[in-house]
Amino acid sequence: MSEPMSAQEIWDKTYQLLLDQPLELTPREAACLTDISATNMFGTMIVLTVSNEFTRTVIEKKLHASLTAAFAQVTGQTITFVIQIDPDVLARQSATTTQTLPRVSAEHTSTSQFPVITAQSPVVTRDSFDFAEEPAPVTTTTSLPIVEAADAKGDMTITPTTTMSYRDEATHLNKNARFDNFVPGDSNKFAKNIALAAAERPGLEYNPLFIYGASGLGKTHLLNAIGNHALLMNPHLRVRYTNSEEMTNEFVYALEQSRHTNTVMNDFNHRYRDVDILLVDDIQFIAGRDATVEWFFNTFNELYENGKQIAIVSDVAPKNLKGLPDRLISRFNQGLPVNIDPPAHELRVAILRMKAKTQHVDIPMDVLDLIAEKVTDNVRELEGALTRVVAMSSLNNKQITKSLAEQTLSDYTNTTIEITPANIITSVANYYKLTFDDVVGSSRTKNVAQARQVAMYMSRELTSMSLVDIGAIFGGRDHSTVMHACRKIVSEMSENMETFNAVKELTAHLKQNGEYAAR
Ligand SMILES: Nc1ncnc2c1ncn2[C@@H]1O[C@H](COP(=O)(O)OP(=O)(O)OP(=O)(O)O)[C@@H](O)[C@H]1O
Repeated sequence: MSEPMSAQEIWDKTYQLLLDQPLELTPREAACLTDISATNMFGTMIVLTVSNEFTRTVIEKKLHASLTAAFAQVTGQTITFVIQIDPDVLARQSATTTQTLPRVSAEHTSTSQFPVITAQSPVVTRDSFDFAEEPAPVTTTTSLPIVEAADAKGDMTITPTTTMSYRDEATHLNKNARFDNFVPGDSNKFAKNIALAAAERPGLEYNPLFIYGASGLGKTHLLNAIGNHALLMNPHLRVRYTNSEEMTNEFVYALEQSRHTNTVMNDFNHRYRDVDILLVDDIQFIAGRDATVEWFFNTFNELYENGKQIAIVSDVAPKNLKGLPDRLISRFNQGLPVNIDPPAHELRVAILRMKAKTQHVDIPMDVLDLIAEKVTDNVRELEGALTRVVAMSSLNNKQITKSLAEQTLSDYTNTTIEITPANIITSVANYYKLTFDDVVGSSRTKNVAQARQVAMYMSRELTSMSLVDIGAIFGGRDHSTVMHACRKIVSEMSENMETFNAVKELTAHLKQNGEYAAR
């Protein structure tokens, strides 16, 4: 009998097959193929190891079907694959980070058993921020080499005057995303009420609860509010918030470790299965990650059968989720799918009024009306527009008036152009006369660091990506680095005309043309 092929042998053959196929890849994407190695095989599942997040995204988004077919051709069976970022690369990043951060004290570092990238990236040190009172970032006890922690976007109002939220160490909840600071209106009232009922009576009538809707409408906020409220009612409950990215990373890591010991996989299962409430954000992103889907299906069933509450968020209704098996979709439909629609004008004004109050700024009604007219579809962008107006007033030491707001938001157009982080990075590179690689790279030159922070801030403002995902795109940086970059740029926009103009001009070009062209 012939020896079964090793993971690397399978990959080598698959790689050769792929080279012979007409793949629709840009040269940069095609180069990613050389960054893949196969490090392990578990039955019919192969572990692919890559050195960065970009390669992983290319595999998932562009190569999934071709890879699956090529694996089948090479092995004669259906092979599923999981992708991990090389733990050595992450450990090296972690070491560099720690060395350059003498001020990060022991209490800020993770107690995790994993090699975690702590606190800051090598590029931005705490000293470079003028937030003397800034709270120490909380790191998690369950972190991974791949992501330290995902942010809960529900309360990420990026302003210098509000307290940026950090995830709770034990539950990963964003403590600041609550029902009492979620402004209800016709478009979200039903979802809010059902979420509140699920928080008050977990595991009963609304299980699973499935919340869906477009980007920036408050889904993550509600998901976190469920956990926070349930804990308020019963502090003994075991609650866990996660998102697809984090869950997948933890799963892949646990799987890798199971070569040496079962402890990591047991701990991982324990974290997700021994809970009373499991909150999963952005479930659409596990599509195509077959092994993770299988694991999640089993976890879902176990929790459901034991009467535990599950709440799930997605950008589309269960029936429109692509790349997930019907048996999982029918489970999602067992409970109650609820939709959040874009807010009407009155709700947008009410949200703006609440956000202005939180920032202790007085904004006349006609200005709130104007902002609400300019930004119609996304509450995150609504917050961004408000930030811009407040920054303009502070920069020029002028009162906030309708004409000041008009001037500030003159370039603000609702656009159908999809803005991606790649567009943002290319545009920022063009604006600052740098290269794409400079912006995502590790140079600490002042100009490069400034461009990188602007690009991170804009990725946060103009895309629906979480801090973790943005950090991953910017060379595998930690989520707290992204958060600090966002805070710094928001603060600078109120003090420095150059930064204000850079953000304004870049945003206008991206919204109108999808990119800022090189001059
Ligand atoms: N009704 C609301 N009241 C107060 N704040 C809101 C409301 N809706 C959204 N927000 C705020 O808007 C921002 C974006 O919301 P959130 O991140 O929850 O959106 P999302 O639907 O999860 O977006 P995505 O799909 O892009 O992840 C957050 O700061 C959130 O607190």
